[in-house]
Amino acid sequence: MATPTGPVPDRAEPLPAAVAHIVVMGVSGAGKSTVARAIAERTGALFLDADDLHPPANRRKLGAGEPLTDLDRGPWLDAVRDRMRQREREGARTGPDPGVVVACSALRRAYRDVLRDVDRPVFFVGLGADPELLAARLAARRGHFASHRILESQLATLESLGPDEDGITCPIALPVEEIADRALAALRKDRRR
Ligand SMILES: Nc1ncnc2c1ncn2[C@@H]1O[C@H](COP(=O)(O)OP(=O)(O)O)[C@@H](O)[C@H]1O
Ligand SMILES: O=C(O)[C@H](O)[C@@H](O)[C@H](O)[C@H](O)COP(=O)(O)O
Repeated sequence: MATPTGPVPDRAEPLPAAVAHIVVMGVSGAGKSTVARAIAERTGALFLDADDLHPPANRRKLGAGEPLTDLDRGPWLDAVRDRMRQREREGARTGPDPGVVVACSALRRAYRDVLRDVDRPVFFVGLGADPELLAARLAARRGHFASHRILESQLATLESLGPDEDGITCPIALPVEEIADRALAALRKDRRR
């Protein structure tokens, strides 16, 4: 579930008021949750792991290594978008807030269109696809409900960020803090344009 990242640390790097949401996207094992959490800690934004909003049927499928269909994904993506909208409403009541940093695979452009249907700009941080590194990370990952067997279908489904989509794509071999640095620098540049 969405978890406030706690008091804004001294080194917080608040985002411009007009920027609210960041979605860290990519295939299973790319580092979405790890990178999104790091960005949220640095900006004081709310961290939301889209994996926490899957209904039990989706979790069962992913656990069995069965890829989700568009029908499975529809209500889940709506729930993620609704959580972003809820945050906007909360922000309107309590004053400016730094939005949400979401970890969500958002593999296809059509899925990203659902997440863009909110009141604030959405900046995507794409994590690149490096099949060998991904397989190694998933083999080492413990305690996650999704099976490593979904990787192949995820790679086949992935539509990388288009040039007309707001965002940046980073290589996943970089250290987490370096990816966060690049993402935040690109976001600030983007908002100044
Ligand atoms: N940039 C990185 N460098 C090294 N290891 C990473 C990096 N990003 C993530 N990891 C590790 O890879 C695994 C998968 O990361 P995770 O955040 O769960 O990916 P995702 O949310 O995309 O499925 C975890 O064990 C995590 O600690
Ligand atoms: O952290 C992970 O391993 C992934 O995020 C994984 O849980 C899965 O990819 C999606 O949540 C399912 O949705 P998609 O099939 O649309 O990626």
